[in-house]
Amino acid sequence: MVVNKQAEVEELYKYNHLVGRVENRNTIIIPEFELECGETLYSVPVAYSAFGELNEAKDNCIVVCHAFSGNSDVSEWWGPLLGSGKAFDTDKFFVICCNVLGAPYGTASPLTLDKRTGKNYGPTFPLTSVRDDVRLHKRVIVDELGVKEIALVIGGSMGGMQALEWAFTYKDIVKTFVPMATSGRHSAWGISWGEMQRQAIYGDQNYNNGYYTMDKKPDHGLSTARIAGMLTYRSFESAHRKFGRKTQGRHLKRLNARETTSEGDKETTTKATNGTKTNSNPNTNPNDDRDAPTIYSAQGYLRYQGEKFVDRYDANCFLAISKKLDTHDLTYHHPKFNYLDGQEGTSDNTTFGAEDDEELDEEEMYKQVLASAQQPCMVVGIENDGIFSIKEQYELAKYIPNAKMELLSSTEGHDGFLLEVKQVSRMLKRFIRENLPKFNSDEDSDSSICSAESSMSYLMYSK
Ligand SMILES: CC(=O)SCCNC(=O)CCNC(=O)[C@H](O)C(C)(C)COP(=O)(O)OP(=O)(O)OC[C@H]1O[C@@H](n2cnc3c(N)ncnc32)[C@H](O)[C@@H]1OP(=O)(O)O
Ligand SMILES: N[C@@H](CCO)C(=O)O
Repeated sequence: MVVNKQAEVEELYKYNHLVGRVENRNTIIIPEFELECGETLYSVPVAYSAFGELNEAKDNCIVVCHAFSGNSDVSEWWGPLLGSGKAFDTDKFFVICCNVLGAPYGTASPLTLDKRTGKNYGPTFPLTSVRDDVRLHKRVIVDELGVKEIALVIGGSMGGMQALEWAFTYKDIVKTFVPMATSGRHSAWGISWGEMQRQAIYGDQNYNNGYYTMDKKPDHGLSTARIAGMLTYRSFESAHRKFGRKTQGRHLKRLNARETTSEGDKETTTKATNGTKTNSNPNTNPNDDRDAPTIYSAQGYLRYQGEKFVDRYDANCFLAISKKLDTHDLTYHHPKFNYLDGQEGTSDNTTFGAEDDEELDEEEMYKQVLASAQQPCMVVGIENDGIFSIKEQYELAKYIPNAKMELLSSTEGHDGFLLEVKQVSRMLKRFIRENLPKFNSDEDSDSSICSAESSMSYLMYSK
């Protein structure tokens, strides 16, 4: 059992200006952890947030996995799903979420102290995979906190990648799983958008190969990266509905109030009326509309989202998470890759249907891997998801033997899994009631869920 000293935790966080943003957080330090890339991390903090109580059998655990820029505090971003009588019913379940490697919210990342150098890792933080996160989180949840069975593992986007990795790596421990708006292997399209976002950071004049200082960060690059991300997280329809061809006005007052300027040759930090924070002297280029008095609302929104993100994220952390997504590929669970050799994981006797010497293409291996998880699964897809295509969701549901497909109806696009909480709640309650009967109580009757569903518009596909 790992025993943390508060002073050691604080020491590891001493260069992390963002970790304090997550209040509801605990930390366990794992002394040593070998990554898939071959590097070993020492004194690895893992931040987690837990709700509800672990029962005597230690089998009432729900693992919730967060998305790209999320943190372990589920109540911050899936609050309506969490609590007494909610989908993640804390009267029945012990709900836990761990922060991923590379994120700035408490688990080891570029902002963590590297004890070998006495500085934070910065750009030297090694490449981590989704699989690394799951193996590390298993150390915390199962080995340290004593959970014996995971009743449900769920997540959207990168959280969905983790949910899949959990289900395929720990088949004996994970009883059911719900991947949402995600993929079993990060697509060429996803990798491409990630590359675009990374290039925005690399191109920032303050980036300095990742060795930037906190008073001169690549904010513009990070903001641009987030703006590009937002375009994949939302949709044509939602932009049209919310902004249309409106010009900025509604937010003028608030943005003006945040404006700070200094004069003369000094560097200026301006949150201008159009929602743009610049780190340069006022521009004189007539083609540069950053300080223009009137811009379109859609522009203002994106600029604001970029600024908001810069306040709560770090560029090296962004790069670490972005590269992590690219590594995701369940195909590597195929025995042909001997992936689990020497690593933690549940070896199983799954028949993969191919002779050892048989030549298999990647598609076939991927399908065979998907076919190897027998646990009940609900794949949740969003039709107009701009980053994780609906086709990928149907593919997961088709080849995972005990999976059903649910469509989340949202005009928002990918972020629908975070925004459409009522629908998500209904789907989850039903899935839990049908697949985890030992946790049912009288209140979970068909009629209570069905009446709540009567106004719901989602389709269901099952094999
Ligand atoms: C520790 C932390 O802080 S982590 C924060 C939690 N985040 C996570 O866990 C990651 C997952 N969450 C997310 O990605 C997001 O929070 C989401 C998807 C759930 C919701 O996104 P939001 O940005 O809150 O919602 P939305 O897209 O509606 O944008 C609303 C904001 O844009 C502003 N806005 C709307 N239109 C405009 C416009 N035309 N011009 C400028 N600003 C605008 C709104 O005033 C609002 O501002 P606020 O965030 O200061 O209240
Ligand atoms: N809005 C989500 C999108 C990624 O799924 C996030 O920032 O984490």
